[in-house]
Amino acid sequence: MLLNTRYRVIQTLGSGGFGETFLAEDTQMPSKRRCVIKQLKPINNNPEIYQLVKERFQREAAILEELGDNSNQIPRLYAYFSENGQFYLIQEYIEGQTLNAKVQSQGVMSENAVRDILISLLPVLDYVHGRGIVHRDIKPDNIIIRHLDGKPVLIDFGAVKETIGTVVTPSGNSTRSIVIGTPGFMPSEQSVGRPMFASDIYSLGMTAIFLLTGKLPQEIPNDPATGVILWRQYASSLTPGFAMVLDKAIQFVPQHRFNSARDMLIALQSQNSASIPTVPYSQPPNYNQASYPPPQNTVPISPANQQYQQYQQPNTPPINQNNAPQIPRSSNTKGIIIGAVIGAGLLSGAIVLASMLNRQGQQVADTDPTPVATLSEQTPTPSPTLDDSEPPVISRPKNRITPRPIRTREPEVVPTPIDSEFPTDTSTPIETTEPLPSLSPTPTPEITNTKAPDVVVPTVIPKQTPSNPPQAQSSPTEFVENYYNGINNKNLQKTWNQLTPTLRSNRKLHPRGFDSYIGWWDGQVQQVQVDRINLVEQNDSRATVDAQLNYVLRNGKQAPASVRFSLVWDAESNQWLISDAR
Ligand SMILES: Nc1ncnc2c1ncn2[C@@H]1O[C@H](COP(=O)(O)OP(=O)(O)OP(=O)(O)O)[C@@H](O)[C@H]1O
Repeated sequence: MLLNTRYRVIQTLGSGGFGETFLAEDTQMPSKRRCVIKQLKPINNNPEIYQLVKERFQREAAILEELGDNSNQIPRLYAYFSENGQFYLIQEYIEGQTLNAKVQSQGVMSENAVRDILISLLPVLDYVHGRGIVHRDIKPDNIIIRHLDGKPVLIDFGAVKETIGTVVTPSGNSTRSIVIGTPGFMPSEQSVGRPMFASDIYSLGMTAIFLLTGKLPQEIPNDPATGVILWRQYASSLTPGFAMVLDKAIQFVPQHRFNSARDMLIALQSQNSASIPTVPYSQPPNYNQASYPPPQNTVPISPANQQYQQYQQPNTPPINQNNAPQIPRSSNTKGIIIGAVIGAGLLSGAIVLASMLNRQGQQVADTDPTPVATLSEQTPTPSPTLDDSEPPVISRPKNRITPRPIRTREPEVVPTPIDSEFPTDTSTPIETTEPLPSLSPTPTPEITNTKAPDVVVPTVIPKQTPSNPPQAQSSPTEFVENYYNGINNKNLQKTWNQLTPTLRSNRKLHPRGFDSYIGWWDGQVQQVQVDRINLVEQNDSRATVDAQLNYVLRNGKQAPASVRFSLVWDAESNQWLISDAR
């Protein structure tokens, strides 16, 4: 069979909930090089959303292409297309053995071997996160040790599958009906639809534990009192420092894990070499270092280059040359224009944040009150979308670990992950203001900010409203204020819809669309204080508003920012929409 009149299927590699994976040869290449065909079937056959899925598929493919081009530990994307209602990715074939297959055939691995794998993979993960992308399905089946050079290669990024799982809610909104990830390897915040960078750290930690112990997560007991995963009993001869690194990676509360893949790498190397100074886990951020972009902002630099430079920063323990981070395949993309681009993404609050986030992008101050709970039984934020009856994955792996995604009971009616009914992150209580009446031209009275240290109290605002606002239109300043009320209330579907369609589909700002948006506003930002709003100009169709903001990040940092909003009046919905913010 020739697919796309070009790819000849040699054999089936696997088949799962999303379709099948084939080994194939490219008949149009002189070498007839081998490749992998990933065939993905939309889980919903609704023709109305086919086009939508197709567009998202294209966006995801573009990201995969970029990732594969910039790291040689991620398969290259050779092509993508859709045919007969199905979607195809043609990827580089990585000749090698998955970590799961390796453990099955050779038994558990030594500490040194596992450490080497982690040290080789963490820069890749750091790079991926630096692009604002969460892998979502790190596990022994999705890491191939390449025969060619013995390096671990990360396969099977989850976002494409999630895209394929797009469905439409009764209200007509598109949403995702599935949680991507593998039970046991996936932390609880991800299983309730909130994957974050730290979720990948957890999955990598559980993967390492599997390699050391041969135990699947479901086979490892938890301490009923503390929820701590009692894995050490199965790997008793480990170096204490190494075990501590893994313990930190698999903390129940995401903010208690490493702040970044890079921090985990540093910790590993620190305990690995006496010549490298120990780096405390809660290392204060160095704002001069380049940082992860907020998840919704794709920074169009060669991130691997950037990453490489980050590792060369002073104040950072040197990286063992043998374990130097992955140098990108294409080293010709240099332009590091973080300020400009992230500035353009300010709508998502990114400006100052690029420097503020640093590597602590996901850390909340260690005052997190969430009790540690067992992974599988005491998840404090039960998901309305999860199928409780889904059996826990597997007892013991045979050839591979079952990677089935969790499906919802009713794919057509699941809420979007940001619906108010969705559980709020209990670790980061957010106080909110009452939304102001959106059509009132009356200036909002000033309210004293009673902010105490470390306590977020939303500030309410001395505002300047226009002296003669058009009667038919709401006040642009109130619109902006309400926009941030929506953000603070985590009413993110609503605020997302307050962006113009053009802005929403701006890939530089929101590489993964709404996902990127909530990744930032929910994943990174705890609260936005609006200190001042000024109307710069206004006519019937457009308005310009300046806002002085203060971002309170989940990592405990604060970042002031001045943002200029361009608004356009949308007569159809009778409201302002944000067309730009910088
Ligand atoms: N780029 C690749 N190079 C070599 N082998 C690959 C590559 N991608 C996937 N495989 C292998 O193909 C098999 C099927 O993997 P894959 O994860 O793509 O699909 P699956 O697990 O069957 O389904 P699902 O996508 O639902 O998880 C696995 O053994 C995997 O290691």
